[in-house]
Amino acid sequence: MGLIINGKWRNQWYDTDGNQGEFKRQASSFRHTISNDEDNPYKVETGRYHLYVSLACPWAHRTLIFRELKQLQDIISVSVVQAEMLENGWQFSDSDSKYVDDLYQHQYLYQLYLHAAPEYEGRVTVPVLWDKKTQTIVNNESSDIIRIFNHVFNELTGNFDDYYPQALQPQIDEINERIYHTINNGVYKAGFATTQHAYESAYKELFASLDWLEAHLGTNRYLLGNQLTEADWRLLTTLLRFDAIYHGHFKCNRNKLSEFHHISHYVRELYQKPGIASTLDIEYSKRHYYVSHSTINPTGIIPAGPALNFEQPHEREQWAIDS
Ligand SMILES: N[C@@H](CCC(=O)N[C@@H](CS)C(=O)NCC(=O)O)C(=O)O
Repeated sequence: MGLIINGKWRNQWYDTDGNQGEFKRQASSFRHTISNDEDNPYKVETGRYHLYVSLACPWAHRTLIFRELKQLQDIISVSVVQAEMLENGWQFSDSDSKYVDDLYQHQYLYQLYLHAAPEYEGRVTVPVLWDKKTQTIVNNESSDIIRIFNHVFNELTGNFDDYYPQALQPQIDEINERIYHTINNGVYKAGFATTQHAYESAYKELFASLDWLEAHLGTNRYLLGNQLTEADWRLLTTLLRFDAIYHGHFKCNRNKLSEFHHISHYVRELYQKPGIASTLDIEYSKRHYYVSHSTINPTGIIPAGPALNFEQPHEREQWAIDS
């Protein structure tokens, strides 16, 4: 884990000292879009763009889900980094062809960032949406990338499913905001806290939100009532990792997710939608968190449990009430 400073990789854990032990996530730097607008260099083309992801990362996972939902498999190619993120940050494998840089055979992801922008400074994160033509990063912010995938390639795929419909945008933005701060990033704020106070405050906010979510999903099939939106997919990637990783490793342990009846049925319903199961690799994800975060888990032992089964039947169709 580290960052690029002055064109060089520096191995450095998150600095929480200036923030009373609180973890603050760095803002993403590459925020371009893809469109056929005259002044935009990133045009809508098949085979031009490439995603770099980790299968452990809940933010990168969103982009893989949208690639499936929007049938972009032939339009956007993908490279996956190795599960372990060690002193050189995200890396590719020398021995396992599943985890190589298919475009440039870089060894480390930071080399890709320097390839895109030699002057880049900061953390080296996934996901990355890469342009093969200009050899640079179009965007490294998952919330932007899923919106690009949601509509930009519609004419090429013929898939017009819309997970960010105009009429619901204010409500989606509002619910995203709450879920991002208290759940998606909330588990990280608990896990990466370096003071008791910062940890407990993130923990309280997280479980207050999960209690709210459990009640909300008791009367709404999805976050926005009967319509499945981007807000659900953004939430799902954190929920899928909760019992196996965040409950233990990040000390988010007031309850397991499986103890929340409505939330766990909701998770199963989303997981069982076509294409979604193929985007989750829980063993790889556990290996990433438990091996990479040596300040939290110095032995690197990966817990054997818990047994998870997202394929179990769910009862979301039967009792869901229109909001
Ligand atoms: N805002 C970014 C956050 C991405 C992010 O923080 N990814 C993590 C993995 S889950 C990462 O690459 N961390 C490496 C680091 O911080 O050094 C997004 O949503 O795309």
